[in-house]
Amino acid sequence: MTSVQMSATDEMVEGFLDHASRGDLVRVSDMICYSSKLLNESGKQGWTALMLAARNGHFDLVKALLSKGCNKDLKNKSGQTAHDIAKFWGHKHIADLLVGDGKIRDILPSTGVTEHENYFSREYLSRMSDKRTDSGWLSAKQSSPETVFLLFHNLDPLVTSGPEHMNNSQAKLKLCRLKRDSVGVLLKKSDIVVVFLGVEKQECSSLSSVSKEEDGLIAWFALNVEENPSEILKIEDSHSFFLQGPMPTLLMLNEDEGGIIAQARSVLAWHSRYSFCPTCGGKTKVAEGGYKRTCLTEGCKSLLGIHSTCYPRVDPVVIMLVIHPDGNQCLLGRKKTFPPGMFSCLAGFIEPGETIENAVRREVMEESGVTVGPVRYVSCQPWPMPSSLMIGCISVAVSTDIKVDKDEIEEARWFTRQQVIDAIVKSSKAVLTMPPRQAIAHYLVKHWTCLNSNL
Ligand SMILES: NC(=O)c1ccc[n+]([C@@H]2O[C@H](COP(=O)([O-])OP(=O)(O)OC[C@H]3O[C@@H](n4cnc5c(N)ncnc54)[C@H](O)[C@@H]3O)[C@@H](O)[C@H]2O)c1
Ligand SMILES: [Mg+2]
Ligand SMILES: [Mg+2]
Ligand SMILES: [Mg+2]
Ligand SMILES: [Zn+2]
Repeated sequence: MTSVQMSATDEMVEGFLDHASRGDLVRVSDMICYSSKLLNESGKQGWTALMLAARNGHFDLVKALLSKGCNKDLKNKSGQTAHDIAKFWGHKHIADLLVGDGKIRDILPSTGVTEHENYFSREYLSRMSDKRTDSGWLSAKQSSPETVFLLFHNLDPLVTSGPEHMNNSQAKLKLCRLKRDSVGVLLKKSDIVVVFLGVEKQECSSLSSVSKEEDGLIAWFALNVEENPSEILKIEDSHSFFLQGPMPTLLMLNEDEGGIIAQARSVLAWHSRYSFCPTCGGKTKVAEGGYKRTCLTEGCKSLLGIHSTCYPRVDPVVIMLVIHPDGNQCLLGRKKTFPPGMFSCLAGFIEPGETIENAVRREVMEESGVTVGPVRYVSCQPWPMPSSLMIGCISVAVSTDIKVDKDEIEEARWFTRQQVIDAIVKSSKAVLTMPPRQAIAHYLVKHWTCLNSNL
């Protein structure tokens, strides 16, 4: 490393530790997203971000650093851990957190990969799957004035751009949280599928609404209609409309709502595609809060034991960043449908009877002609178009000649680390564009640029 690069790294670490010392959760989280290595970096006297947050009583920051997988057992040059520091400075709640947390994590051997929250991944609601079979509870919740209903028209969610909804949010759009009065007409229709999404987690329920509910739980449901329902519904918000998409419009919501959409759209899409029993072609009825379709034909094989066609499907997809054997280039491709200049990671559906690693090797060979050796899991992302789980991997090529499958890929190329960094930071020197930050492809590339040049 040159002295110029060295001082740039030192400067980044120093800035990071300074934000941690001041308890700036937003800046610290942003920097970890860019480089997870910062988590365990130390500055003067061996103080890490966790130690500085513990010293200054920043409880939320300590919690966030632990959840990102930082090492709480590191010692500074005086031999103190973050726990010792919190205790010494009288931050008992932080000291307790540092003792209590980590026990489970410590059992797992470190893989060097920490859990990363991608767009569409956030669990804003608690799914409460045990309530799906409690029809009395579900119907009481559907009648409750506190319950939230999300409405979709042909899988496009009803959103609002009204200024009154935009407080404290950077997102330009927000899901319309309808109440029973607005959707009552639809709930009476026998052909409408209503999916129970879950209940608001206790910390996101406002206290005023908790007191109005007997069990304190605010339930959320989603429904999809094929005819445009605007005429028959009582929707007072003049800024509301069905967000046509799904891509790239679904990426315009905030992270909480991205997670809700991932669940709601996938289950509703399953209902709209599986109207009849896949086993015998017979009629089905919706059960378990929208999480099951039971065949109505007597003697159908799907009624014997547990039959996978009765439950919402998820398609696993591998998406991989392939690293050149020189460690300093990565392989990206473009489909014909991509905007001009955009390249992304290669991806493909896992086939029956295939491991994640073998699917990575097969798809890369099929699409680019490159042979892949070792494969490592990095992160995953629900992708509700209609219901995939993107399994993000990083892998190393053992051959470098490219021969693209012209049916799927228009072009595949090796790009240098500098070229992809220029693309990520949208530099004027960039020779390609990358998918937006909400796509796991973007995260995989960012993740690689923070790793050592040799995997
Ligand atoms: N989040 C991201 O960053 C990101 C990036 C790239 C791709 N994706 C998604 O990954 C998915 C798969 O990528 P791909 O299209 O390159 O896959 P792919 O390379 O396997 O090729 C797709 C083809 O595979 C066949 N196929 C096999 N199983 C299928 C299934 N279960 N559903 C649909 N088609 C199936 C179809 O013929 C289809 O045309 C796409 O849905 C795409 O939207 C997401
Ligand atoms: Mg593909
Ligand atoms: Mg393919
Ligand atoms: Mg394929
Ligand atoms: Zn059947």
